Amino acid sequence: MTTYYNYPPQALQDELKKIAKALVVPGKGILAADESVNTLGKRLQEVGVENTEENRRRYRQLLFTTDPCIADNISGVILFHETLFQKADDGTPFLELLKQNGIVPGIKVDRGVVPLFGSEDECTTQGLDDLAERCTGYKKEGCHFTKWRCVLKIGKNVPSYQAIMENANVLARYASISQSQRMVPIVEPEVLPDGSHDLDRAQKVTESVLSAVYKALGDHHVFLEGTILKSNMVTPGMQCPIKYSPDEIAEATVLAFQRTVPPAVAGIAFLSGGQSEEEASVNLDAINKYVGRKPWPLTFSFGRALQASVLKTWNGKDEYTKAAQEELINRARANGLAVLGKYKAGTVKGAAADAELFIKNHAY
Ligand SMILES: O=P(O)(O)OC[C@H]1O[C@](O)(COP(=O)(O)O)[C@@H](O)[C@@H]1O
Repeated sequence: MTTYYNYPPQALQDELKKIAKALVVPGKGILAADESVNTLGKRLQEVGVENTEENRRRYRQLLFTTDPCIADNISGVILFHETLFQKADDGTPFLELLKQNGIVPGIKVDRGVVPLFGSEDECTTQGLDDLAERCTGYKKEGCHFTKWRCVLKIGKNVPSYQAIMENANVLARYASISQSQRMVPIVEPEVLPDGSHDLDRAQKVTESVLSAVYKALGDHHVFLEGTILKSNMVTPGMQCPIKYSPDEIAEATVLAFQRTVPPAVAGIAFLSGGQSEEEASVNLDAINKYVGRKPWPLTFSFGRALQASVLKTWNGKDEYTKAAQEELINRARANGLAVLGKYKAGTVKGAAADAELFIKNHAY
């Protein structure tokens, strides 16, 4: 084993650190609006809207034309490829709208989940082949960070060594390529909440997955100060009969990170993983209130838990756009407070604040 390698040039280190820092600034988090065509289609279908390119554009327009005060709590937005080139009704590119509000645009660069042959229904994520070229193009367009999602399942025999190793390695290779193109990688190894396992099992799996991820990132000499981890909170399986308090979830989550995530990592931004909007805010708040060593900013990068009330209120109807945008502002504010450990449960209402957002086997 050789121990000789090169750190990125100082200018690149500085650039990556600056981008990462802006994303995890206190009181702010990331809006994950990078649902792929199928995933967004499912969400639109739930509110009776057809999954056409125009309806996806109309919906994203609603998000990105929300009052500039949204930037008080949103630091960055993760986009999907199609969205990057779309424009508002008046011709302003979406990217321009975000920039005008001081919101950092980022882009999902993985090409989705595929099965791992020979495993018990486990998967890996593809998209490495032309990644460097795609990142060069995205950076030119004005994106400054990327995101790549891997999925791990909890079951009697899983996650397997094969799945843990493969996903850790592909995340490391992705992160390295992203940094080579001056883009901060958001490394997302999502441990799915499907199953009846308890909190203890979820914590152990999350620890095993994260320790493999950081071993791989180290092996690939990824510059950790220029990375963000997008993690699941440590929660019991959705079918677990035992109920745990937000404090118990916070303790399990922070302990798992203390044991596996190097302090050099710029920040941790949680996915919502099927929690309701209110649950996700309350748990994020408890995590930030938890008394213990937390050397990283702990923020949000929610998809469903920032958009459920927005979608329900909008319903595809232009006359409800303003009301739906108010929902986004309110939920972002709730999460902004949770990042500071100042959210009071139940104080922010929403059309779907308590709605169950869990989607079984949310691999794709
Ligand atoms: O559309 P895809 O590729 O299935 O992505 C699923 C979603 O999962 C996330 O990684 C996390 O979303 P949630 O907060 O809804 O769990 C989003 O960024 C992404 O949109």
